[in-house]
Amino acid sequence: MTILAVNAGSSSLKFSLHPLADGQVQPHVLSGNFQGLEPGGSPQMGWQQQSGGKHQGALDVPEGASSFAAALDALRTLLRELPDVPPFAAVAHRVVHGGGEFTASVRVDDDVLARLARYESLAPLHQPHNLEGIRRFRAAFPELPQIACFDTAFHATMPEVNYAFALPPEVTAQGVRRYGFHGLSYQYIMGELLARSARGAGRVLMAHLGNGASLCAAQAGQSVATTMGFSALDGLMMGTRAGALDPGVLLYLLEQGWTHDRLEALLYKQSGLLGVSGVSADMRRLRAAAALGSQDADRAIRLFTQRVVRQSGALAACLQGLDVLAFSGGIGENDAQLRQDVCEQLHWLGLHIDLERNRDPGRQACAIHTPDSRIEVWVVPTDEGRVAAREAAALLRDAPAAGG
Ligand SMILES: Nc1ncnc2c1ncn2[C@@H]1O[C@H](COP(=O)(O)OP(=O)(O)O)[C@@H](O)[C@H]1O
Ligand SMILES: CC(=O)OP(=O)(O)O
Ligand SMILES: [Mg+2]
Repeated sequence: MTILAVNAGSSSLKFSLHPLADGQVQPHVLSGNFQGLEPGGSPQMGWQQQSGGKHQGALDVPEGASSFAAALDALRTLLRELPDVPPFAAVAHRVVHGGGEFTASVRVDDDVLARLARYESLAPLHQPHNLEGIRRFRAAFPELPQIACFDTAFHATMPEVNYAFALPPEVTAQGVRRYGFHGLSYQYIMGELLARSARGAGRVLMAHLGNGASLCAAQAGQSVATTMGFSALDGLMMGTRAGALDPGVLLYLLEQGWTHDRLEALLYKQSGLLGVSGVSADMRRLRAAAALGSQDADRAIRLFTQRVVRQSGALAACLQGLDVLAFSGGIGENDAQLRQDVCEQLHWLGLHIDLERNRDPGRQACAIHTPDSRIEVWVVPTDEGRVAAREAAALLRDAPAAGG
């Protein structure tokens, strides 16, 4: 049997197929990625079987269909047509927002779906895609358990001082608090660090830098603080999101007559690397443009870097010091210059990296600090799908007869 993990991000749909051996989740045998699914993007489809080569190509989007709907349909066709795909035991879905009520993975039924839909406006780039994925898979495979695994769940251990906003109780009572995201990624990175580093159980700062970006401070393997908040807008600068912003800016724009929809588009889709550069939300394109002399691309990259540095200082203070710093996500895993610039600006913490190792850390979790560095620095390729599959396998083991 296998578990299919589905991860609908803000610009991509990733999937991976994980065999189960004695109830334990194995590394994936098939994985793939649909990219460029954001409005105006150029949709691509890529997949590979562990046993075979890579397949890549443009994704056909039928007239009137959304890129996400086309990607889900293409995935269903691929799974039906590929030879040697073992049967599925469950589909594990990444769902970014579980609010205060879902602090652990859960089998999805109509009631769960209805409750999760209430969080759509708190994560409009993600939650609607996540739930759409679940609905389509339920329709295509009604006999399979569909399991929701939450980005917010890993942060359920945060103490109140780090999750509460300084707001009156009547607002807090509505569930207005920091939840935090990228939890499946942090759970994976944490597992890797605990397995590989003697200091993994100490004070750990994890940087998930992808299209969405956040930091998580952990101690004894548990989340203590994070930069994302009530929604996936807070904290670091991102591909199209501004990150932390003085709320006075919103009051000012409201006074100027901006509507809710215009503000939402500004905050989620038109800011961040894209908004500042006017060039692209994609760090690879910005690097290329900056190398050709684009001041705007260079400014966006410098702002992004500075936010990571500044918030790292804040989270290191929450932890009262640091034992391990780990980089992950599309930018954190692949952009050596970003890692170098962040580490140079954090040198005062007693942190030094080996520039050669940093240039080529390989495809496994890899330490890149020098022997005299007081803080370990790691690059950890994340695997949200593996974590989701593990969560689903654990649920199947614990409650095999529950309704799906
Ligand atoms: N070699 C690279 N150098 C710099 N940035 C990269 C590289 N490869 C990927 N990225 C960046 O990673 C980001 C996407 O991260 P990813 O974690 O895959 O996104 P998502 O949030 O959609 O899952 C993009 O900004 C992309 O440009
Ligand atoms: C929560 C979030 O921002 O996710 P992603 O990085 O997939 O956009
Ligand atoms: Mg992501």
